[in-house]
Amino acid sequence: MWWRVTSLSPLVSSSKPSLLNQMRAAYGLKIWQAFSTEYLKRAEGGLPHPGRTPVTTFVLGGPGSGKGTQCTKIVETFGFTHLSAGDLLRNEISSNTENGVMILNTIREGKIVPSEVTVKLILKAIESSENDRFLIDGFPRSEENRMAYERVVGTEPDFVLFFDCPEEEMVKRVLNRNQGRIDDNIDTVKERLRVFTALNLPVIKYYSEKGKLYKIDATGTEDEIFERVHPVFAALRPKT
Ligand SMILES: Nc1ncnc2c1ncn2[C@@H]1O[C@H](COP(=O)(O)OP(=O)(O)O)[C@@H](O)[C@H]1O
Ligand SMILES: O=c1ccn([C@@H]2O[C@H](COP(=O)(O)OP(=O)(O)O)[C@@H](O)[C@H]2O)c(=O)[nH]1
Ligand SMILES: [Mg+2]
Repeated sequence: MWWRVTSLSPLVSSSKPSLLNQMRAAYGLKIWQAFSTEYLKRAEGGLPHPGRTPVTTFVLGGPGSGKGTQCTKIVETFGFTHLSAGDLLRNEISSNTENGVMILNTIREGKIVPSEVTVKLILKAIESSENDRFLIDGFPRSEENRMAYERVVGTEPDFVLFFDCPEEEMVKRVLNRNQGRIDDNIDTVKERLRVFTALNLPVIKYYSEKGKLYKIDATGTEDEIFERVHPVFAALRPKT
């Protein structure tokens, strides 16, 4: 298998430059306001100025693999802030923002919203938080998403969780989710699984090859899965 469970040691150190402090210094206080395609280009190559680094974790896995459920548990135990890319996008729909209709149609079809829109929402959420530990749930969903984020932020996530779940189980969970989501129907789920395999697995492979991936067996009860997740976060430096 090209993915593997990495050792815990890479998690302990953290004296890299702060991505947000770098961005504030270079572009002003509200990064997300200045965000545009032009901004994406300008930021390429990373930004100067040292500072304190937030811990960022990408939480990946197919639809219904249990990303959101496990993020809630990580938040309770380890004090992270949970940023669900899907929730941020759904908030845009319910707030009737200029991109709301486009986002609704994209989610309904099981496709991926343009990177610029999603990265902007994630950065805005990071900016408005006092926390320095973030779980970015359900993003990046494609190599294009990943590169857009890394171009803007100038650094990679500290590590990446991948909830590995059989398709049959994911379909069952999604169809039982019962949250009134427009994309929790069999046709959209099939497309989301196709998109996951075609576009998200390459991202998972990328981080695996970088030694940043923690592959978690996402079968069993929620508590059993959390027992597998726990040691990854327990190895982090204490929260400041
Ligand atoms: N280990 C589990 N066993 C059975 N159902 C689960 C488990 N973990 C989560 N679920 C349920 O499956 C559905 C999808 O979980 P969720 O956390 O929303 O997944 P994701 O964010 O990856 O789509 C939810 O209804 C959730 O309550
Ligand atoms: O970075 C993201 C995250 C989500 N989505 C869209 O939002 C939907 C729901 O995402 P979410 O992460 O909420 O679904 P989950 O995997 O948790 O079921 C996806 O199918 C995509 O259409 C997207 O385009 N980009
Ligand atoms: Mg989710």
